[in-house]
Amino acid sequence: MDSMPAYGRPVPFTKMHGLGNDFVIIDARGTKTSLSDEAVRALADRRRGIGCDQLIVLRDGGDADGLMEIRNANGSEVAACGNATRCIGRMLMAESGRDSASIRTRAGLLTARAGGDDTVCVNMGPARTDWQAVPLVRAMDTVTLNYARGPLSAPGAVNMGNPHAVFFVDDADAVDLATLGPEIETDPLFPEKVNVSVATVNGQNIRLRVWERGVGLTQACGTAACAALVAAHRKGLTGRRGGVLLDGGRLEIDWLADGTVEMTGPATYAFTGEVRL
Ligand SMILES: N[C@@H](CCC[C@H](N)C(=O)O)C(=O)O
Repeated sequence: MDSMPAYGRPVPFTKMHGLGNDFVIIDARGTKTSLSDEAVRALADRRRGIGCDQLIVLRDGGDADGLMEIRNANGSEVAACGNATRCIGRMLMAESGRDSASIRTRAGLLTARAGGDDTVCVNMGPARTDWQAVPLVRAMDTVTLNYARGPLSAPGAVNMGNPHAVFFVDDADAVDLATLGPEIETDPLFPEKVNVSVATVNGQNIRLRVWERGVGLTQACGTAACAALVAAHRKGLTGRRGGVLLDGGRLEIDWLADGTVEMTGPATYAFTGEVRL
């Protein structure tokens, strides 16, 4: 069983969240700090650690203002996290006093802009829809995957720096996502596993619930919100912009003509503390 390290040097952290999707942020700039999967799991554990959906290690960015290393609660490293990008963007803008920040991730170089109060707008980069980019194990139409699991079928598949399958249903709140999510996440069709969402379209708005790869059910997922709008538009269900209503609140999503996706929503400070690493 993982447990919090009881020794080591004290390292400060900041807890932030985007619509309840929460992050422990460790500022490792100027250090060689690295965290094992076991250490991440211990810190993310809500009973024995600090508790979070993702642990974010902020590193020196080179040509960017900062570099984000993103670790899921299960320790796995991933390339994209929309809600955490807004949080790191807010942190870097507060530091520099500027109203924009550049953030490098494994998925690419992203730009965050201040949107007033606690709101941050991030261009999350291109939505990729080739089956190889999602990725899938075999060629398939990603507008409507030839795939079904229980009551869910024909999802749209999109890569937003990470893989997403979005199932459109009459009532997203009636789906047993706690059971179906982990089954679909680990289906062999998705060689890198997949984030699983259920969506209900209501005019230009989408009600969305998300089972995150490597985490479980979360209050919100920024990249899933981007993927849902893209998948909905490709199916002819919405325009290129709209609101996405997650359990934790609302994000505004705009699939721009250049193929990149803008996401706007809050980035919220929770508390600070120290961990021993
Ligand atoms: N919470 C995130 C997504 C984090 C990564 C995801 N669990 C994955 O494994 O791809 C967001 O806001 O986008």
